[in-house]
Amino acid sequence: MALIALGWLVYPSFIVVLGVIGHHLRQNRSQSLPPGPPPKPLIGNYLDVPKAEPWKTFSQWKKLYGDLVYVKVLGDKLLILNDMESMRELFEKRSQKYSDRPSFLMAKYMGIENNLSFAPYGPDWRQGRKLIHGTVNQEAVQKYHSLQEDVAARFLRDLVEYPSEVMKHLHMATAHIIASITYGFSIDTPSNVDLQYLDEFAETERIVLKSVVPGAYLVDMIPQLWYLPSWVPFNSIRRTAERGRQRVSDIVHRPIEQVEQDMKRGVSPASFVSDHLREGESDEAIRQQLPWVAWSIYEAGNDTTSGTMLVFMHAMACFPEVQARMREEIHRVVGTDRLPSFVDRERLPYINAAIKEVYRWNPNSPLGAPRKLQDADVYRGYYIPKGTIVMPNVWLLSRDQDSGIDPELFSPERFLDTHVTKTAIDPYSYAFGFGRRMCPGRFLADNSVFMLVTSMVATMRISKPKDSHGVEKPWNPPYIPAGLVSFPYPFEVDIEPISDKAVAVVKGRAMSID
Ligand code: HEM
Repeated sequence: MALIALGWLVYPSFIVVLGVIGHHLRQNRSQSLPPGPPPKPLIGNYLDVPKAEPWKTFSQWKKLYGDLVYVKVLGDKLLILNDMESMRELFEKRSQKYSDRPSFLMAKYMGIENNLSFAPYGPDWRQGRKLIHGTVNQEAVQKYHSLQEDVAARFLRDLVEYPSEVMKHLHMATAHIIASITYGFSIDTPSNVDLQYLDEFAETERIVLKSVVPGAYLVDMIPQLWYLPSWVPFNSIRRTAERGRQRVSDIVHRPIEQVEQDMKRGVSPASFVSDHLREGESDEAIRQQLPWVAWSIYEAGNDTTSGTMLVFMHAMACFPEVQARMREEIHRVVGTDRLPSFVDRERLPYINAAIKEVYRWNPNSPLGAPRKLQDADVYRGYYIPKGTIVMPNVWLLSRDQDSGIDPELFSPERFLDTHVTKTAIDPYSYAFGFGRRMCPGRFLADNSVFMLVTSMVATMRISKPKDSHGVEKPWNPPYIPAGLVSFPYPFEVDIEPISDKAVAVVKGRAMSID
């Protein structure tokens, strides 16, 4: 079996190599490709790119090869961008060419390319972005302030009551914000149906994330496998694809049907979906796309927000002195008689710097989200072939040492010109991506993060877990090591209210919503 598998691996790669040689001969171009580690026959740089934390290796390559590094991994051509200038130039100034996404056969078959995050650059994507923009642009997100404040208050109450279930509470809090905005799912008393959707979304998310990782499915590297008859032993490609397709279609369409039913019964609150359905959207194309765009919002918005909060809690437990400074500022500005609210934000410079530091310390997408070059290009004298997958090494930007403060430390001071001569690169310029495909949900996300962070620091102490003798346990939460996103897996962490007064404030505020 191994030999057969190897044969399948070698044969198409051989064709790819011949094709690449022929293509190169035909191009007769004068510019060379950007530098990079020398490729090996057939497998190219496959062995040079580590499976875990490839962004760290790419960063070391900067010293060897410079800001643009070109590698070939089996059939794929990859360009890694190691400086902000190239990211701006290619993704922003040349966005016409650099706004497509790589395509994966399995993801395409499962319908995942209908999701805006993975959609090819074109009219459908443009229409979807327009729909999302109307709901989460900088102005529009203000109408979710009270929802976010209420969710934060309930989150704190749940923490007071069941602190050991912090991971579950966090997941519910971020899911509720996004599910409520998208589908109008109830925040006050989520029904079993709503909860079931949340579980199914999470399960589908795993299918999605696997399907857009190069090499996760062999058929993406060797498309010929798709045509293997299904009776061939161990060939489950089509079955896997069909199962995924049904699952995705189900979770995309069922919540919409639910909203339609609720609307008929007159019990559907305002939401992205119900607003569009209510408007009696006449454009058939938009009606068709609505379920997919709604799913895109949920899918792109939930784990990223909760993942950012996991990074925050990890940092708080490791750097209690920063946590104390944050709390001091909140108590000085807001007082201790109420929870923080959005109106306080502009008077909280240290908190705002700490939120930037959360985005920087361990960025959610260390390699951004990859783009596919639509037409061959020349940049800095180098030739970049059509179809090259271009990845911004955001992680490297996050390690900048301009402020003079060690990048491994969690130190909001690096963003405050009252503390350093030169401030660090602002993470809002890279953590949410670039150009036309920049995260449309960034204002909503940032508001959720602000509200959850500030409420937690104001009332809860976050610390490393302790054993029954009160001694800290060895603790180093592992992060998702590769793929589109990287944040900690759910971990154990100690959460306790800072005082009886904080408990009373939390309970009082939560009761006022119930
Ligand atoms: C802290 C939380 C979040 C982070 C760190 C984050 C980060 C990102 C990044 C890095 C990208 C790729 C941009 C690029 O290709 O240059 C992206 C895309 C996207 N994000 Fe977010 N995001 C967050 C929250 C949200 C939320 C709450 C929403 C909901 C509206 C959302 C919706 C999207 C969508 C739909 C895309 C795909 C855009 C496209 O391909 O055109 N994100 N996000």
